[in-house]
Amino acid sequence: FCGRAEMQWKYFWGDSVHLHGKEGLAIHLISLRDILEYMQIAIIQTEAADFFGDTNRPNKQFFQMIEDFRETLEVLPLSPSDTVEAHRICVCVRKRPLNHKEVSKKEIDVVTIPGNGRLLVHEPKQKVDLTKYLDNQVFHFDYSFDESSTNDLVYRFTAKPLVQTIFDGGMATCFAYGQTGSGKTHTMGGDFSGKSQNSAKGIYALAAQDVFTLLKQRRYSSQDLCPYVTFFEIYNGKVFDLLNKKAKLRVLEDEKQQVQVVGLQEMYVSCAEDVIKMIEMGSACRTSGQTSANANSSRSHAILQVILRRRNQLHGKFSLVDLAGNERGTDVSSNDRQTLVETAEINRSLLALKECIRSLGMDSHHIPFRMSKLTQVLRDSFIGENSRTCMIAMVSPGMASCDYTLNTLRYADRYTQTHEWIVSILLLIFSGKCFLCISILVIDGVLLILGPDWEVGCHFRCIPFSCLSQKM
Ligand SMILES: Nc1ncnc2c1ncn2[C@@H]1O[C@H](COP(=O)(O)OP(=O)(O)OP(=O)(O)O)[C@@H](O)[C@H]1O
Repeated sequence: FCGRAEMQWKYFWGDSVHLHGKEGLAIHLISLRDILEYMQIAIIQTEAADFFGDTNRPNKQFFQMIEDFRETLEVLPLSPSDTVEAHRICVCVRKRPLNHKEVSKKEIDVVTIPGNGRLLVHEPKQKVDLTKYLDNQVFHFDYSFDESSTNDLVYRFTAKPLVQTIFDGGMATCFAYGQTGSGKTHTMGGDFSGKSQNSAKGIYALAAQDVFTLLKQRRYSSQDLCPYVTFFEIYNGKVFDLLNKKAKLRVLEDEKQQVQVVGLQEMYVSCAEDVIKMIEMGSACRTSGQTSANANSSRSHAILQVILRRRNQLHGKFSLVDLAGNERGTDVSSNDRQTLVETAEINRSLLALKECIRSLGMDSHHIPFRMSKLTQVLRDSFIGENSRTCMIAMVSPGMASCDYTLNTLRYADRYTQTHEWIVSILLLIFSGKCFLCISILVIDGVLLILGPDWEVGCHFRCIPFSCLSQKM
């Protein structure tokens, strides 16, 4: 029996496990319990080797520290039966699962969603004495979606509550924000099965379905409301119509200060399937139109609008925006002029968007929508009593994306504050022959130091010191 067991053992595990009995006499000393014990060790070793490849891999320690930390957390995942609260500005975060590439690279998942709107980033750090430690940073949002959340669940808590707004004569906007590959298009446009996208499963289509469900209700069917769809993208400050062979469009303000996208095709739609066809048509155009540009869509903002008109007058508008990858805005290392222009444009538009949403949240009379083409075309969304906005921040869970993830969370974190407070201290420091003016601002828990750029001299630079939100 033992002899056969050893043969099988070798068949399965080869020579990697050493049994201290030899063939022949010694083999009789191995009991069944010994064999099971060896098998258990071998399985654990094989699993560990599978995961880490090299047992000396430096991230192994971080992996263990994160696992230990997770053990201490109480997890309350969001469920479809949870109540949806009404927010004028709703900010959520969604974590995608590690993808095949990350798994094959043995990346560590550094993001945890314990539920209740919380998200934790376990940032791996090292002290000067080379001791490894985790900087566990907590962020709070209206809702946080973990890697197992479906598009349906995300939609239920984010865009679905906004559909009613356009029937009440208001403007609704839903943004997907995040780094390239974090799941913006997956969430808005639909999940991918292989290379093809299932457009019926994205927030665009789910919102369109709900619009048609409401249109059929008796209270709205008598109101003579007609639904239309537009789909366009903004690339490098220029607007292109995705439903009209990427025709270049001009954005103008009329005498009533209404922003018009001149020549934008507004397609009449009679059912949700019509909208899905438009989404497919526009998405194909968006991708094929940028064959030479890498990462396709991540360089442009795509905007799908579902418009309700009554007797040709605008009644309500739902804008669903798949923003450009935000890491483009921080990539200033390139020497290529084209990339630098793109970077500057993305930076400008994301900053403008932040300012407009902030102003909306503060009920400010001044909305700086002219700061970028993106905010200009979305002007309607930021004005009026009946405007509602939802921002979904997408994050990649891998350790390699940790900095980008923190950037995304800090950007989105500022919207979640209901009481914005600014403390500004101006210090005049006499240094050599010049005066330096340094302003310290605390905006939504983020400490900013504004001062003259030491090298450039005339420009002011904004230094985000650290995210103190959880500490303040
Ligand atoms: N929640 C998720 N569950 C499963 N797979 C996901 C999820 N989110 C994203 N993915 C997958 O990750 C890949 C990248 O996602 P996606 O294209 O949506 O990223 P993106 O943020 O839109 O990138 P880009 O800015 O380049 O357009 C896709 O293959 C997608 O299917």
